[in-house]
Amino acid sequence: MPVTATTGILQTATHGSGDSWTRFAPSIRLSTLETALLKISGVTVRREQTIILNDLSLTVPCGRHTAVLGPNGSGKSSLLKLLTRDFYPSIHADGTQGDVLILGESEWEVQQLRRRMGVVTPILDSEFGHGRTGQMTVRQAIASGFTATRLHRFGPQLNQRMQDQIDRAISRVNIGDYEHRKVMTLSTGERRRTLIARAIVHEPEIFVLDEPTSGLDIAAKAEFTSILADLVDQDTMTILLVTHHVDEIPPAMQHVVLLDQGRVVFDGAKQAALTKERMSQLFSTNVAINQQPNGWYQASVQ
Ligand SMILES: Nc1ncnc2c1ncn2[C@@H]1O[C@H](COP(=O)(O)OP(=O)(O)OP(=O)(O)O)[C@@H](O)[C@H]1O
Repeated sequence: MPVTATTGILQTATHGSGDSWTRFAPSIRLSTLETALLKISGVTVRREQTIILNDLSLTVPCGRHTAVLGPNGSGKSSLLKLLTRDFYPSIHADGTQGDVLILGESEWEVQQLRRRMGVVTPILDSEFGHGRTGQMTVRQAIASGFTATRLHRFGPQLNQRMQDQIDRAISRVNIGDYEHRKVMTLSTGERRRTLIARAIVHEPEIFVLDEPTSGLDIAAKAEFTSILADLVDQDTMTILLVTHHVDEIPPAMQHVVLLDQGRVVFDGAKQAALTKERMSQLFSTNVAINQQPNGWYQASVQ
């Protein structure tokens, strides 16, 4: 029986890169230019008898914004959890484990890694909506992004530069009106924008969003996707967006990975991914796809 590893140190990868990718933003840090943001090779993740990710391989180069699209239960969140070190690969029957390299490294001190990322996930959203975490003011919650902590008292001593960065993050997502309110008193849309500010305040190399518009009404969703599109346009970090909605993928996000049953079934240009045939097959229904003149896509079930 294969053993499931939930913690541990992964092997150092030995294979070469050979990746093909499209572009680097000029502002992406030079230290990361020749390194893949994420390189997963032959990774399976099991929980009890369920195979969540199935011998999955995927490379995401630095600087290539990528949307990960797939139906419910296809393994999208689990894929991100490999990146955030919430999941580790299970051991295969032959004793091998596959590799997960993040920014070229297989071994990370988790907190250190998280400081190089900004993350917006449903778990974080729920934590910031309740309990002691939700008692923080918007400004304190954003400050907690510097240390990837979830409580203000474990947060950093703020110097003037950090205060300026907080101001800049607040202004980028336009939440100045309620920066002194407790996070738990915010609406879902306001809280989600606060989480974006927290995720980008320390100007990370990687920004990961998992289903960021869930629970938002039409107006809040439109505002959110517009903020996301601006961040993609500004190109200061590599953005990984997990979603099941094609209408959330900003025009400038040109690369799409399709997941189905724990496997990558497509990894390439958005235009080739978002076709009627591929989407119908992926979602097991008859899907119509339209691309708007402004570059956004829409999907509907026929
Ligand atoms: N900790 C866990 N224990 C057992 N099964 C799990 C666990 N985490 C995920 N799974 C299962 O793995 C599969 C993939 O889950 P995952 O959340 O990654 O999918 P997803 O594509 O993000 O789904 P959704 O779009 O519905 O959020 C699902 O069948 C889920 O029930």
